[in-house]
Amino acid sequence: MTDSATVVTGNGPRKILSNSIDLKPGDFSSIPILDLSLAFSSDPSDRKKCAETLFDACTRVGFFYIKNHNVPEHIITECFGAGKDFFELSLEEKMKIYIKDSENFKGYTPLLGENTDPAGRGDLHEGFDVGYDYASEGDSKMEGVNRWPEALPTIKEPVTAYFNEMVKLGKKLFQLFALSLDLEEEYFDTMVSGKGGIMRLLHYPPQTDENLDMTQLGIGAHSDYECFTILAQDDVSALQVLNKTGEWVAATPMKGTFVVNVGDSMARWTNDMYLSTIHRAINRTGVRRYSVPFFFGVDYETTIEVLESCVSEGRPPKYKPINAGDYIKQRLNETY
Ligand SMILES: N=C(N)NCCCC[C@H](N)C(=O)O
Ligand SMILES: O=C(O)CCC(=O)C(=O)O
Ligand SMILES: [Fe+2]
Repeated sequence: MTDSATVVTGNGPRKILSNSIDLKPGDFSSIPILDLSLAFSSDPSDRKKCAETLFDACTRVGFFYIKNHNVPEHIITECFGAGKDFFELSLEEKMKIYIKDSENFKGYTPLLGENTDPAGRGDLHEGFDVGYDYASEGDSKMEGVNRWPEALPTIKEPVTAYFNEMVKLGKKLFQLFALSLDLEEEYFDTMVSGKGGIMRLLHYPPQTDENLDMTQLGIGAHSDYECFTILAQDDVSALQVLNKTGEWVAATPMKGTFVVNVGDSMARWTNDMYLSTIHRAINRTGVRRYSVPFFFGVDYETTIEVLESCVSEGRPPKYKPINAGDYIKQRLNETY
């Protein structure tokens, strides 16, 4: 490997990040913690420092916790409350908004309704998918109205409040990602209105019933599709992350944090310098587990293309430019 070189662009000299000598993909046995108070600092050198920690986390692990994220606790609590209420509805009620009856992947996924299991058994979770609140059906991509359960109108408000908080936080994280990639902090701003976000309420029943196969997964090993995921989990442990030696490292719940992970769209932007790391969830605790991932990406009309700072002689571009909405939709079509 060579030392960091520079290339001159319209914005002045830039590092070619892909010549960095510090890349250690998959070399981790624990998940780092990022203190976001530095990212909210008015001092640019604090923000840069935070971005450097993010660079290490993204190139080595692909997963990190964030603390001091400024999301009010009651918004998180009320969203989990909405999830519990929703999953207590009868199957018949929930199936009225079956996700497969939606053009744009909004609504309810029953137990075993999603499939990442190579053996084809389906995943042992149920979910409820909500996106940006479009007023009407959009085009053939991911745009479309949300589908709320008629029998439980009370969940719309807390779920929407949570969605909006995630958009705020996600935009902040995008700025940190930009800084970490040696781009202007605002590089992604015009591409992230919040419309490219999907949140899911998830419920993993415990896998201790005697009629349940204990090798069954709550969610099979997979990588995420969007730019990054912000995950809120309750205090029940289930999430595991795969390192380069093939060990599953537990992402144990930690109070006051979210777990953030790089998704395949960000891997494409960064020419695989940022790792979209394989993960899975298994709930063998004996109690129900609830989690709320928020998949955040650029707006669906955006072209995702390899960033120039992530290309070098030793790392030619691995991906062709693609339309974000087409890409996400294609990946989701393969999942269901
Ligand atoms: N059933 C499984 N495991 N599906 C694959 C993971 C889901 C990825 C997620 N919906 C995303 O959009 O990234
Ligand atoms: O529930 C979790 O801990 C992880 C969920 C997840 O990986 C996903 O929905 O993509
Ligand atoms: Fe995931």
